Amino acid sequence: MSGPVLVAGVDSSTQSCKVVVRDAATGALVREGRAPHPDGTEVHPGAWGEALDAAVAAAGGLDDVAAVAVGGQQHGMVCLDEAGEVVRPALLWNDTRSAGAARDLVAELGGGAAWADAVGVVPVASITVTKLRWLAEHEPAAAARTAAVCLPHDWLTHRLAGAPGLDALVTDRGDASGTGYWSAASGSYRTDLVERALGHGAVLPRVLGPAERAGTTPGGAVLGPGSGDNAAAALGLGAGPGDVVVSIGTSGVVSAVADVPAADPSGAVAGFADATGRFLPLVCTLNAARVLDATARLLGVDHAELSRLALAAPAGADGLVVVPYLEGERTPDRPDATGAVHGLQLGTSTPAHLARAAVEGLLCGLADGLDALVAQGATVGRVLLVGGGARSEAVRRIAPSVLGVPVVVPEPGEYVADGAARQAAWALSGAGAPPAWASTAEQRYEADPAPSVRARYAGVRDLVAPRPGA
Ligand SMILES: Nc1ncnc2c1ncn2[C@@H]1O[C@H](COP(=O)(O)OP(=O)(O)O)[C@@H](O)[C@H]1O
Ligand SMILES: O=C(CO)[C@@H](O)[C@H](O)COP(=O)(O)O
Repeated sequence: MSGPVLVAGVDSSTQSCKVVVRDAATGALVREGRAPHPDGTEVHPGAWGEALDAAVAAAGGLDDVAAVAVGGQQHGMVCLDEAGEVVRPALLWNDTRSAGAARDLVAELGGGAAWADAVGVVPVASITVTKLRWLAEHEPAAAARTAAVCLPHDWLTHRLAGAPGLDALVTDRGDASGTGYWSAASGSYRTDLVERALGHGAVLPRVLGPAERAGTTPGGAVLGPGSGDNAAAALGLGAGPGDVVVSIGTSGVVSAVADVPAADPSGAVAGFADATGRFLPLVCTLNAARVLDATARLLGVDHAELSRLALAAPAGADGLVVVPYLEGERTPDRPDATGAVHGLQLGTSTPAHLARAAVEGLLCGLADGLDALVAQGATVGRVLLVGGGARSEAVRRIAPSVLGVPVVVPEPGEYVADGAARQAAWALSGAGAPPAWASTAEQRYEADPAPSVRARYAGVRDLVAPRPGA
């Protein structure tokens, strides 16, 4: 008796690799696995390959899987030589060393509006094109050896295909739109911007349509095109127009599925594409779940206790404010900033006040992102809260007051990997739309808006010390 047709989805995210195996027809979870990634903002892609192998093994292998697709952290610069070998470790989305290159590139093209017009994105250090310029300036020999440039998910898809030649590299609209040299609005590469940044041209992955097959694995499984993790999450959640997804992972992300591309000359909103043929205007911060990790470490408690402490303090933490720029910041563009604690008094020097201020600080950054998205025309119907940080009860309960809207928290899950699996099922079926998988249970959180928390944060968010040596 033959069983259900199975598909697999991969989330190769900043901190780990997750694999889900699902029933292609119903979406039912069959099995899953995960493996950690190394720390740091510079990682050899081989480490992602090893983590993928380990996560696949933990998920029971792919031998019985008919199709697989990869969602991955966006923007990372993977440089390959003529032979397809990795030239140097990849610089990740949260590596800020190319901040100066970003400023130079923006000025060279005549400012933010010119970039927003050209590719829908105003480059900051996260965006791939700035990393190419950094490479050309700081490691010219590595830049000269670079024959092809791709992204983390592209490289893993290529590896799953058995690493055929450079000409077989493929990507999708969602991830291509985060490079700074592919325009979601026109659907085409700006190879001149690659040449400007890198000093010469390079092979770039062919951009596939949302359900176009990317080939097969040596074992015969169909490969979906994959996507950036945020586009994959939107697909996994079944987000549609009016839905805003707030993700608290390593990055903090506010994004919305849209029918028209965004082009924000201020650079706050990135004009990305989604994984279904539409668009995904998106705001991203560098500091999200790790702000909770760091605060828990400071207080010597686990996440459950951090959450309990945060909920024990009053809203606004009696004026204590954490500015959470622990990694510098991307939105607003403050690559050289550090975090800060403002408003310390004897009465606010308690673990509960600090826990509350940390949760509120990270949420204030996301609330600013939501405002920016709305200013670009997004409509806010449902706000879906996902990512590792959404497992915190304090985050879930404080989010509606800081964001100023109710939030819906889907059952904790791996929505990026789920989106990739759904895409794999779509590519396998050849249908005009992704399979209609049942949505998961969700919980709704409401609270009175707390504008005073945001006002106090806005008053101090620029009062931060530079990073040493900046
Ligand atoms: N219960 C929790 N409360 C707060 N943070 C959590 C909790 N569980 C996990 N996290 C944090 O979430 C992050 C991982 O989230 P995830 O969305 O998987 O990130 P990424 O996709 O960027 O790798 C880690 O920093 C982890 O410590
Ligand atoms: O840079 C962005 C979006 O532009 C990040 O969202 C990365 O895609 C990493 O995502 P996580 O690992 O935090 O999920």
